[in-house]
Amino acid sequence: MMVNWPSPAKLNLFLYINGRRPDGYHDLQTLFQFLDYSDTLNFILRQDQQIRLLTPISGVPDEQNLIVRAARMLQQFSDCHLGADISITKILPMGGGLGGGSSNAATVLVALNHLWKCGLTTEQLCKIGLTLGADVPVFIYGHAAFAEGVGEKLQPTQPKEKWYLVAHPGVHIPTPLIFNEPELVRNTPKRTLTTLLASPFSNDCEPIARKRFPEVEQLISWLLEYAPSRLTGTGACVFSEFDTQAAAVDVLKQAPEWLHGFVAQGVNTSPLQAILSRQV
Ligand SMILES: C[C@@](CO)(OP(=O)(O)O)[C@H](O)COP(=O)(O)OP(=O)(O)OC[C@H]1O[C@@H](n2ccc(N)nc2=O)[C@H](O)[C@@H]1O
Ligand SMILES: Nc1ncnc2c1ncn2[C@@H]1O[C@H](COP(=O)(O)OP(=O)(O)O)[C@@H](O)[C@H]1O
Repeated sequence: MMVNWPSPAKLNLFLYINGRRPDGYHDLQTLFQFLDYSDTLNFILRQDQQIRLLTPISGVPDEQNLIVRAARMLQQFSDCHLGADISITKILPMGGGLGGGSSNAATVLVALNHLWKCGLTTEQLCKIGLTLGADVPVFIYGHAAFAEGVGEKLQPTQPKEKWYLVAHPGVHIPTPLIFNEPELVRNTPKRTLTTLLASPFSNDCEPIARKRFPEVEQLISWLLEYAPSRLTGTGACVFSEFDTQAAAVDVLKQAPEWLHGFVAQGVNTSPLQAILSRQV
C-alpha cells in the first residue's frame, strides 16, 4: 500500500532576534507550532541509487530542490544503496514563512530513513537537516517547540491549538532581505520561556516587512480589525488567531478579493510524526 507522507506548514507564534553571530546568522527565540495543512509526498523505492523527482516544482531546479538534496544527503550519511522516485502534491505557498521547503526536506529524511531502513536517530537526522536549512530540525523533531540558537536548540512546549486564518499578501520576501536590513531590531533581550509565554507575542521581523512591503501592511491592518494577527517567520504570510474554526472561516468569507488565504488548526504533534508512529 502506498503511504502518503505529510509535510506540514509551521507558524512562528512569536519570533525575537537576540543578536547577530560572527558568521552572520542571527540568534533567535521563537515558538514553532505546526499547522494541520500539508504538502503530500510519495515514495517508490528503487533498487539502483537514482533519486528522481517525478513532479518538478516550477522555478526550482531539481538539483536545488530540498527534496532531492535531502534524499542525496541521507544516501551519503547512511551509506544506503537504494534510490527513490519521489512525487509531491504541493499546496503550501513557497517563500511565505510557512517553512514548506524545510518541511519537505524533513519529510524526505524521516520517510526515507524509515523506508530504506537506514536506522539513523532523530538527532542524526536533525544534524543532517540543519545543513539544509535552519527550520528543518523542528519538522524532524515533530513536536511544537521553543527554539533558540538559529532554531536548532529545541524544547517541547504545548501552546494552545488555536485555529488560524493564514493569508498570503502576494509578495515574495526573501529571508536574507529581512536579515540584511539595517533597521532590523537585533537586540531583543533573551527571556525565559515562562516569561515569553506570559508576554504578548510578537515578531521582530514584522515592522520591517510592514514598512518595506505595502501589501503586508495592508493585509495586517485589515486582519487586525478582526483578530490578533502577526507575520510568520520573515514573511510574507500573516496569520490571525481564533478559538474556533467557524470564527476563522467567517472572517475569510468577509475578506476582500485581494486577500488569499486558508484556515487550518495549529497542532502540537506534527502530522508527519502521527504517520510515522503508525508505521512502526
Ligand atoms: C527565521 C526563520 C524562522 O522560522 O524564517 P523563515 O524562513 O521561516 O521565514 C527561519 O529560521 C529561517 O530559516 P531558513 O529559511 O531555513 O533559513 P536558511 O536557509 O538557513 O537561511 C537563509 C539566510 O537567512 C539568514 N539567516 C537565516 C537564519 C538565521 N537565524 N539568521 C540569518 O541571518 C542568512 O543570511 C541565511 O543565509
Ligand atoms: N521543495 C521545495 N519546496 C519549496 N521551496 C523550495 C523547495 N526546494 C527549494 N526551495 C526553495 O526554498 C525557498 C524557500 O521556500 P519555503 O521553505 O517554502 O519558504 P520559507 O522558508 O519562507 O518558509 C523557495 O523560494 C525555493 O526557492
